[in-house]
Amino acid sequence: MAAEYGTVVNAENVVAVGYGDFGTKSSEVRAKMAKRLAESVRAALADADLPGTVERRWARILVETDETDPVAEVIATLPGVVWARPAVLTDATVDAVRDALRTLSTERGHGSDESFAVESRRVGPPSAHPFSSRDLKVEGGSAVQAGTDAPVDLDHPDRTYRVEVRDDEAFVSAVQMDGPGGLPLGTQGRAVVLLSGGIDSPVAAWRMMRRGCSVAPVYVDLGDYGGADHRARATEVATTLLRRAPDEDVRLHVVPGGEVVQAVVDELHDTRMLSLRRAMLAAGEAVAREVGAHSVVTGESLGQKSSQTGANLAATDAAVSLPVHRPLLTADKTDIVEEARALGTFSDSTLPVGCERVAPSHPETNATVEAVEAAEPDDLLSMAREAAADRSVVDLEP
Ligand SMILES: Nc1ncnc2c1ncn2[C@@H]1O[C@H](COP(=O)(O)OP(=O)(O)OP(=O)(O)O)[C@@H](O)[C@H]1O
Repeated sequence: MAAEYGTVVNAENVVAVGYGDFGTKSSEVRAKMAKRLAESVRAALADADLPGTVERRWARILVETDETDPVAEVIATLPGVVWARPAVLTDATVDAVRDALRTLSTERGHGSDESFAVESRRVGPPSAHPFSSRDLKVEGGSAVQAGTDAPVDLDHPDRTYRVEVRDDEAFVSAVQMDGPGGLPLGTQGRAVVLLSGGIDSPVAAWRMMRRGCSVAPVYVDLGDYGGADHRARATEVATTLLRRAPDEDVRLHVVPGGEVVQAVVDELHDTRMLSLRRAMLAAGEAVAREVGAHSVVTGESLGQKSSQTGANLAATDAAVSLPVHRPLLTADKTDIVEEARALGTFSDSTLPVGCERVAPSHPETNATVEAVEAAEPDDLLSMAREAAADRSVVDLEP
């Protein structure tokens, strides 16, 4: 069918990658971030064993490849990517754009009952091209219609074709894969993430990654209160996160926390969970200082558990001097679960381990730092720091 309409002039298969959040920064910072994103793209394609030549051009990253759809899918998982579009690169003429649109609509099986719209963007002074962006929409729309008989719907189209013209080239695409946005990974330093095998902390880790922060995941092995299943789940979610950090050295730091938990259980009651969190933060901070991280991240959210009231979070933070970031502080559980599902880290199996077994029947909900410190064994935080020094570092297989 496609041959009937002629082949696309000078067509090359590409994936065009759009990035957004750093578009407003100075040209120097923008160039640095785009370079970093291009490196991530290159590494992600190598990890996925997909071919592609990556190039930075204008405010885009272009990947020349024969496998446009799988390549775009992989790229759309990376922090900093707003969209990835499989596209044909053709001449910046109305005829070439018409040909490309007609061919794409046929190749992509556009049915006559599917409405569509053509969006267009033309960059450059009016004199640069003998047509306007509106001409591209009108002419492009009629080309799609001629091949498909499909109706135009500019408000709620089933399909959106996109044309972008710059200088003497046009990108024409029929599909867009939305990325997470944010900033390229590695542009915002490194943070330690206290990563349990639960639902929340992987989402918190991802939110930091999405804003460009490299992460060092730390799992505290709870000894008799934990278990192999719990640790395996933490390893699994860390591995899932690592796939979105293709050129980063992400390893799981496993801190042996059995003695710390036992001390908390033996010596404390109402404030147990608070002291356990404080010990975890102290261990996280110790790792952070070793791996050059600027902060410690947790998956806590305000009021989600008794240990997560505003007062209790304040008493927890007093255990460390590095900043503690809680990207989920104001998030609802239903939204966190949805995000975890999209991320691929959600597990609905509940393991009878850890916090459930340590939690007291009447937990403190309105702690003061003084009261928590007074009840806590004097050496608890130093025990946690020593445990951090004894940690093992586990390589993760993507
Ligand atoms: N075994 C662990 N190792 C490392 N960090 C942990 C561990 N258990 C809890 N944390 C950290 O403490 C935070 C609070 O844990 P808690 O179990 O109270 O809450 P949660 O909301 O169920 O979190 P999650 O779903 O991440 O387990 C977690 O989000 C995580 O950052």
